[in-house]
Amino acid sequence: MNAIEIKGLCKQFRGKRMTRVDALKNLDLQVAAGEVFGFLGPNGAGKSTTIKLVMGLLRPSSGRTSIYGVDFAQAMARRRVGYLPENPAFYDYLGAEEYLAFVGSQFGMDRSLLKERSEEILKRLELWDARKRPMRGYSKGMVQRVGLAQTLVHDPDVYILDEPMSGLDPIGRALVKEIILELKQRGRCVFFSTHITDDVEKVCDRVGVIVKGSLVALDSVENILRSGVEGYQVHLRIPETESGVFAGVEAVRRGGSTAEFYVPCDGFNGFMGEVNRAGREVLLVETRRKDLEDFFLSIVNDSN
Ligand SMILES: Nc1ncnc2c1ncn2[C@@H]1O[C@H](COP(=O)(O)OP(=O)(O)OP(=O)(O)O)[C@@H](O)[C@H]1O
Repeated sequence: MNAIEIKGLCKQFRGKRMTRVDALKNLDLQVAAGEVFGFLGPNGAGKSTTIKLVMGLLRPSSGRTSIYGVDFAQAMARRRVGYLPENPAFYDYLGAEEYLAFVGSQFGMDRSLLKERSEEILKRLELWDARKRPMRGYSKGMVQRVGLAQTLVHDPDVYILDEPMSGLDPIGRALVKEIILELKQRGRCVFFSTHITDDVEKVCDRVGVIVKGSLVALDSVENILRSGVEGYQVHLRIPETESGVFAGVEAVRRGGSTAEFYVPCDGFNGFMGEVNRAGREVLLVETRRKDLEDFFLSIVNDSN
């Protein structure tokens, strides 16, 4: 059974002078348990609208969402979800510890378990020393980390995170990615939005690209990276006296007895065959590929 199932989700807003804004057009999406799904899109693509619709914070024009087969409108489904909004804002006169106690009590957690989980999470997110200080004195990154902490406290099965790395420094970003991967290992489902491809490449199993309210690409990160292979950088040891041309490919760089070749995909087998026949030593073969950023940019450009 899918952890998240979105069917035919649409949202229209009324814009200026009663114009219609199609913020989300007929989204169908399934995310499995143990899967990390990256929802990638440029500014204004419809990521936050989707997440707010899924969370029931906006009423869809049509369509529905279920969590482990239970319609999201039912409290039982919502209890299984941890949600991080795009710009989290809390009761800022509370400290992080008190706030987690409040969140845990809303989920009916046992007090001793809540205390234990809260300590573990605050330490993990490096908020322990600040736990009793009012959050109004927290930095942007600290508030973001409290946002993540409050999704973790009741140990839900599904995490819906709107730009979880936003406002964090590189250490904070790395920590969030580590936590997401741990959740995956524990069989949890994580759905998060971002416009930063690097975040997706490092942690996601699958990625969906949304542009102008439509899902325009959906694939595994592995497939995207594999399909982006453009050629190979081959390093060979060859005598300095040898011209070093194999299958018509000339060295792009030479230094002493080593030479580097750029070999396009379709010429690779022929090139390696000649290298082999000439008895030259292969020092290194590196794959040259488009990265996720190139993939994302080309999709967004095509969709525009
Ligand atoms: N309450 C609203 N009323 C009218 N239009 C809205 C409303 N909320 C969002 N929109 C429009 O819906 C579209 C999608 O917005 P959304 O906030 O979902 O984008 P996003 O992908 O989350 O962008 P960002 O990365 O900038 O946060 C935009 O054109 C936006 O202007």
